Amino acid sequence: MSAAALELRGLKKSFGKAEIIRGIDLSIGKSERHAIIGPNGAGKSTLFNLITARFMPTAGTVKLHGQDLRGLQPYQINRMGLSRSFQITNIFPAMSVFENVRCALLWSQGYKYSFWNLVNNSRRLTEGADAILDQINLLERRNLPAGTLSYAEQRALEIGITIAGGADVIMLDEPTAGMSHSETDYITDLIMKVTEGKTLIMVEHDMGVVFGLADQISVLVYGEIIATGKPEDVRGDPKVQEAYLGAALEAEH
Ligand SMILES: Nc1ncnc2c1ncn2[C@@H]1O[C@H](COP(=O)(O)OP(=O)(O)OP(=O)(O)O)[C@@H](O)[C@H]1O
Repeated sequence: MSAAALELRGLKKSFGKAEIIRGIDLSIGKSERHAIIGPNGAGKSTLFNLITARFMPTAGTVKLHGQDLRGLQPYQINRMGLSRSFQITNIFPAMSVFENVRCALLWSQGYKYSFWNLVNNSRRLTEGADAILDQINLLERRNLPAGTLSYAEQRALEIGITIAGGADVIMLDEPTAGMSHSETDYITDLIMKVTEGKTLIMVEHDMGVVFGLADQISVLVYGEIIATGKPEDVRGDPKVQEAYLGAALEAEH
């Protein structure tokens, strides 16, 4: 049997005396779209930071394609095929849209920013960046400073930056936060398109997005996963209704 894309075993994280992640076991299959939902402060971002080695676990293991990530740096994990976005828009606003993506491509290949001039004319990089811009519907905006894009377009660019290195495990932290309904629909379609055939792990508060995109959902409450399963099973789970979903679905109306 082939290894899961991502496997967490006995994962814990404490800050001082506060135990924030309290023993998580989770397998995420290849090409699965997996949403992590739960109330504010449940530990979702902390879990993302543990998976990507921004935080050291207090206990437990994280495996990517069967390989233990212990002791690796975030950039090493990135080059093993895991790429994440952040809650806050994370682009270079003064650089052009195209340069933002090209920069991400360069970085993923291990070049330093100061080497730009050497590879300035690289057709391969230009074509690669344009192919990503095409995927995220920003080809027509390629020469504009990224900071002049609309908020939704900036988040789309950020998704482009996240996928630029060709990672097969994509982690998105609240990709539709702060968006209108139409922007949310736009970004949801985009995520669906760019994660085709890849593993997606997403933290998201918008239940429309979660139920529209996810093959599997895990519900995190006070640092523990209280349910994992198909959307219809999670939706009907009384434990989940009580701890989170009842309130979250009500908030949408
Ligand atoms: N570096 C840190 N040091 C101390 N406590 C932290 C740190 N990072 C997070 N916490 C605490 O861990 C808890 C979980 O925070 P986290 O941001 O992971 O929750 P979340 O589920 O992502 O919340 P939200 O949905 O609001 O983004 C919070 O009580 C937070 O204060």
